[in-house]
Amino acid sequence: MTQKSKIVYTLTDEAPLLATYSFLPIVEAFTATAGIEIETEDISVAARILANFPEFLTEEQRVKDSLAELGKLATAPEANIIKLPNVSASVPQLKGAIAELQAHGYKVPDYPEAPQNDAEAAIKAKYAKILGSAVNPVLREGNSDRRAPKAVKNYAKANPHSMGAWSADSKTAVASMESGDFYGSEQSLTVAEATDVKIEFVAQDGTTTVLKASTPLKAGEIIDSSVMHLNALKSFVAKTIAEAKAQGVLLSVHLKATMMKVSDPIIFGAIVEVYFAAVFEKYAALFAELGVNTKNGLGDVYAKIAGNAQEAEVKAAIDQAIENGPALAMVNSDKGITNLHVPSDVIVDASMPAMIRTSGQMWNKEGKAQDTIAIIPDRSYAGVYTATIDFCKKHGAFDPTTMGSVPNVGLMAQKAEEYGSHDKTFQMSANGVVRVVDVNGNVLMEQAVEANDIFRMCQAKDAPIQDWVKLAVNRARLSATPAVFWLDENRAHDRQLIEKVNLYLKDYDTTGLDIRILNPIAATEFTLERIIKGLDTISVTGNVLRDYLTDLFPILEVGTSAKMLSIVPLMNGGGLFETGAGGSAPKHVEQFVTEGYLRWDSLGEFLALGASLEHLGQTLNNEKAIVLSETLDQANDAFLKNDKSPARKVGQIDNRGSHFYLALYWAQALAAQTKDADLQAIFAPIAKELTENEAKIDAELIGAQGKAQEIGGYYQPNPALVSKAMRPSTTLNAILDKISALKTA
Ligand SMILES: NC(=O)C1=CN([C@@H]2O[C@H](COP(=O)(O)OP(=O)(O)OC[C@H]3O[C@@H](n4cnc5c(N)ncnc54)[C@H](OP(=O)(O)O)[C@@H]3O)[C@@H](O)[C@H]2O)C=CC1
Ligand SMILES: O=C(O)CCC(=O)C(=O)O
Ligand SMILES: [Mg+2]
Repeated sequence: MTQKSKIVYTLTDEAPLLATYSFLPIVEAFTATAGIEIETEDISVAARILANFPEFLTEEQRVKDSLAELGKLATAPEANIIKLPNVSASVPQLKGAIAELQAHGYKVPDYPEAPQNDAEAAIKAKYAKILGSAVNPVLREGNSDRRAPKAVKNYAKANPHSMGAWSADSKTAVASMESGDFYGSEQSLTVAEATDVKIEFVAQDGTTTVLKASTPLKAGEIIDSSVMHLNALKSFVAKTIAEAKAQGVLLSVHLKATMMKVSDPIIFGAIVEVYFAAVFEKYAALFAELGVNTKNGLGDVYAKIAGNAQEAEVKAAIDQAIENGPALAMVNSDKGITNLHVPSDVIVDASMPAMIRTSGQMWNKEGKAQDTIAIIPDRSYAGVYTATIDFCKKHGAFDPTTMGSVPNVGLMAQKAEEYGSHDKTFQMSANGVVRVVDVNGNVLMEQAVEANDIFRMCQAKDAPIQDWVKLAVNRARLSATPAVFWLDENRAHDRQLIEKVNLYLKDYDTTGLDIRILNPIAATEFTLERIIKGLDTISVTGNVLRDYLTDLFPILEVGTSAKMLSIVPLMNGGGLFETGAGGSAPKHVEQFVTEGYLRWDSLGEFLALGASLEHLGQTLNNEKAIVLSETLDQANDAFLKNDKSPARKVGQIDNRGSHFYLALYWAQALAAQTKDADLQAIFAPIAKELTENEAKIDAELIGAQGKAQEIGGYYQPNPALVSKAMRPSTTLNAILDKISALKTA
């Protein structure tokens, strides 16, 4: 071995971070036997805030910029990164993290919502880099390959999750705009030669303002522009509110305010303003004085009005508006938190599948399930959910014991498409046109806008597109499964992509492969017709559908996207191994803190570790790593067969118990294998001891449940306290310690 065997394991937030305190010591102990060093990098919201404001901190409080380091590493061939889900913070979450850090003695600046001077504007600009999906786009220097491994699929078939029945007369539907949205205004082109473009606004009086001075483009890059017209959005929302009320169903809103951190909070705010129009009209002056910002949701009204003389009156007016309107879908009916409280509470990729799994219903304020009109304003991808809902109305709910699977190959590298558009998204201050102009003064695109409209430009580079087509062909070949490119011939951007796909497919021998291009609605229908026959279909999609479909299908097929194998083959040869395809499960933390039970399912971490070890073994010729990966695979199988995933309630196995069983099965598999005698010798006594102590360890872990936990913080919990809470079995800890002793013996 010439190069050091190293895996970087990320420390993130919420449930996955808690789980890491229990799982990482197991990973470190096992992988050390193959000479692998595990390095941790903290990319939590809290750490990212600290890394960005060293000038506000004491020498000892300063931390390095782990995200920047990892972003660099992701472009290096030796990268081997295991990435857990992290919080993509909305403004209310960011403020929460800042307040907690300040309480912990870190003098980071307050978030200046309305900067009063240059210094505050600079602080706000730094915080803007931390907001929303600030991590994933930096690390994703490759396209994604997400699927449910066979063992996971078989487990779901044998142990199906609950699935709410669907009725043909369900009133649930998706509501989208008919015009005036991004879909309706999209323009797109491919630049033949490398160039640089600026985005400028020309007002009606001719004054020109540069919105973004430089966006370098590579040869063959696709760019597009589109506009969401706010007036059209608001009339659509008003119409939909009336429809929901007339039909007696709930109203819900599904956006991606994290990834689309500039556009979607504005859209969310516009919906809040229309739903609560009476309140916003009546208290316009007061809200202006208090600086209410609807981009942060209804929650911002409550936060800003707190303690004001008119607090009770405003709250009563809000209640009245809800009484008058269609009932709102609830995020938490016990606490009275509605769908319109916080933009990051209802995120379309997870919320729509959860609804489809629950008979197409969401929770009303009594905590009962009810049909809903789900607002997804833009038409670009909403049709996928309409088609799925229509399919369920016609065929009933999907059956996890028989349904097929839908792996995904997603275009994602180098901030592809909408998910890379933050820095090219602007809300307009006046009427006029926005132009995209190249260095030679050619106007490449021009969009007419009115005040308040949202203009957006996106990019998709050619090399990632080529890589994506290659991955799709490989996946289709490896799994002998039809592959469908979900591309819409009615969208300007997709027409550019279709041309490239057809061109690059010629680079491969596709004989015997079934590769098609269908628009998203036709692709959904094609895929669902197959799925109910038990047949698999690979979805090959752009960045947004990658995100949506890798929650939709896993949630329907295996109950959660936490069980996905999620690999990002980095374009420069490294590997990024994402754990599952879901998020950081804030609800789980609440349960852990109140009752000492963590129901986070770490299967995604187990699968990612297996893939990471395999990659390391192959690229560095580390035979022991290959053995660790093969035996971990066997352990995962045993883990699923014996049903050792966390349950949901105190007294049953939780996240910590599931880690113990993984360690037990992994050690047993290592003791049983004969490929590597050293590993066999190390793990034979360990497997024996873990096996003999199973009941004792189990009892220690279950005995630790059922009481409130003190972990010293939410965004920046105390490491010693979390470690103590997450590692309550002294017997297990002692056995793990012996592995390193045996290794060095
Ligand atoms: N890759 C990434 O970094 C991602 C990050 N996020 C971020 O996560 C946060 C929360 O997002 P949200 O949309 O609420 O989605 P989540 O996936 O965090 O939560 C939705 C629900 O999914 C279930 N779930 C998700 N993961 C697991 C798991 N490993 N084990 C068991 N159940 C799981 C839980 O349901 P239940 O408790 O009912 O079982 C959970 O409440 C946001 O900040 C978001 O930006 C979101 C997606 C990906
Ligand atoms: O980065 C984020 O905010 C979410 C990412 C996500 O949902 C996904 O990759 O599936
Ligand atoms: Mg997602």
